Amino acid sequence: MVSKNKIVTDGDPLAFVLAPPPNETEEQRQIRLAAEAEAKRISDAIDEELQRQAKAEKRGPKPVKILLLGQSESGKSTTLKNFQLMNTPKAFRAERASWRSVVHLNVVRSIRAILEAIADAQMHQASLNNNSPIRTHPPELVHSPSMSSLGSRYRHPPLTAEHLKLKLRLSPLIQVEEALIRKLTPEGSGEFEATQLRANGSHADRARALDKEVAVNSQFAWKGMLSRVLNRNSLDSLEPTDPDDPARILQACADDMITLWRDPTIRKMLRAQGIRLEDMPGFFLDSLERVTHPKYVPTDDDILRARLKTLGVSEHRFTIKEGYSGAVARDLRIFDVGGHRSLVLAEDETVNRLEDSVLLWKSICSNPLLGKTNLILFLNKIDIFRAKLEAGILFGQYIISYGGRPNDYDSTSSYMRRKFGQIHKEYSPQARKFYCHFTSVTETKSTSEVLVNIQEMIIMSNLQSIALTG
Ligand SMILES: Nc1nc2c(ncn2[C@@H]2O[C@H](COP(=O)(O)OP(=O)(O)OP(=O)(O)O)[C@@H](O)[C@H]2O)c(=O)[nH]1
Ligand SMILES: [Mg+2]
Repeated sequence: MVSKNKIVTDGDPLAFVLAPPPNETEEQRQIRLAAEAEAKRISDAIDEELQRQAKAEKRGPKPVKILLLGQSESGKSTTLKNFQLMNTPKAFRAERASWRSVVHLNVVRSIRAILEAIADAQMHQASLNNNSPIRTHPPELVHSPSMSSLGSRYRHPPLTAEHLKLKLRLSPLIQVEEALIRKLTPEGSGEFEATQLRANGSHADRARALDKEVAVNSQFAWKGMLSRVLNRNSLDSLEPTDPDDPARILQACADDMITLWRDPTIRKMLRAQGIRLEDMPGFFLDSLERVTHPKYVPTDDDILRARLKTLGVSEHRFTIKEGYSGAVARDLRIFDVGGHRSLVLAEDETVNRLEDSVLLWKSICSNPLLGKTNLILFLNKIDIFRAKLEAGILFGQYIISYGGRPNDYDSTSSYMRRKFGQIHKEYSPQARKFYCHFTSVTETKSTSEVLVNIQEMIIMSNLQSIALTG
């Protein structure tokens, strides 16, 4: 006997999958048909909405698309945050609470880097004290500048029992890190990624501490999720009640973290190991008291300084007012691309970042897919560049073609603008204008001036699509 529901699928796998179950009762059949009708209704409604949107887009001016391209850590997401702060400040500020966990994660990461550096120095001290085979000199000589055989890595005052006690007391922070990562990246939404060793940071422990980073998939609404959890209470009552809450443990460790970071021996030890936490993204150790306070809510500045690596591509929509009268609205679509994974932007950690930027700029300028696109170059982190010049670092030592020309900001920045401009001219498939800005996108005031200019320029020159590179 053949069941009334039996369908001949002729080997078609799709028809087979969609076929009703062979022993379906009448009641089950009714439920299935109702579900199918509902699914069709939703699908038709989506199609209708898409068609409506497509028609509306055809009628109105085309949205302006901005694609943010650049190396990982170059400041793309921070640039996007500036666009949000400028165009949708309420929405930007509504997400404040969500950034608290990111700031906490950044703090824990910095402390972990110090703890790993202590472990490294401790191992070295122990090997000297134990008279192990690697001991080649009496311990009292270790800090002598003449100890070239050991390099300068351990040339600092010895760590004391107090330092080791501090290290022990701060060890619960490792669990806090894990808890925060779980909070930010529930299964499938992100990843904890070990990137390659940096060229100048060859020590394995240090690389482990500094190069492992949490990345959040841009498709995942982590901000919404965290806001919902936090907004159940109001922003004023963020105080955690659960003793295992990461924020609570962080608060309990605050005094020890402050003592550790202020300790002169620890500072010398970090210097000797070549670790400059204050220059790294997501540095909050100078604000420990404030950011570990139970009622801490990140400021605009904190949000811009917080570091969270992007995975994948995310799209953000804004409406900007056209012309000085502001009468007509124009849609802006900004695409933020995670810099680390993208094939176009494959990075080589052994290459100097400025050199890498030049290579990336060449490939973007010559890319035929972007041939008709206007490019705006952001030479970002100019604050760090200035600080390096002021610290006496010679530009010509890294950019050989610069030679012995003056090492001041004006001369070096003009040189860079000229070089990037030449590449733009030489590699573009067809002539286009060169737009270039020196930026520090963690500074909202100067950045908003640049972005206002760009938005005006987009509207005035009626550009169809734009790529921004940081
Ligand atoms: N000092 C300084 N820090 C900056 C500047 N721009 C960005 N940063 C910091 O650098 C870190 C990296 O910035 P992001 O915007 O996350 O970099 P990204 O290009 O989105 O990186 P990926 O998501 O990995 O591709 C963040 O902690 C920022 O606060 C700047 O101009 N100056
Ligand atoms: Mg990013």
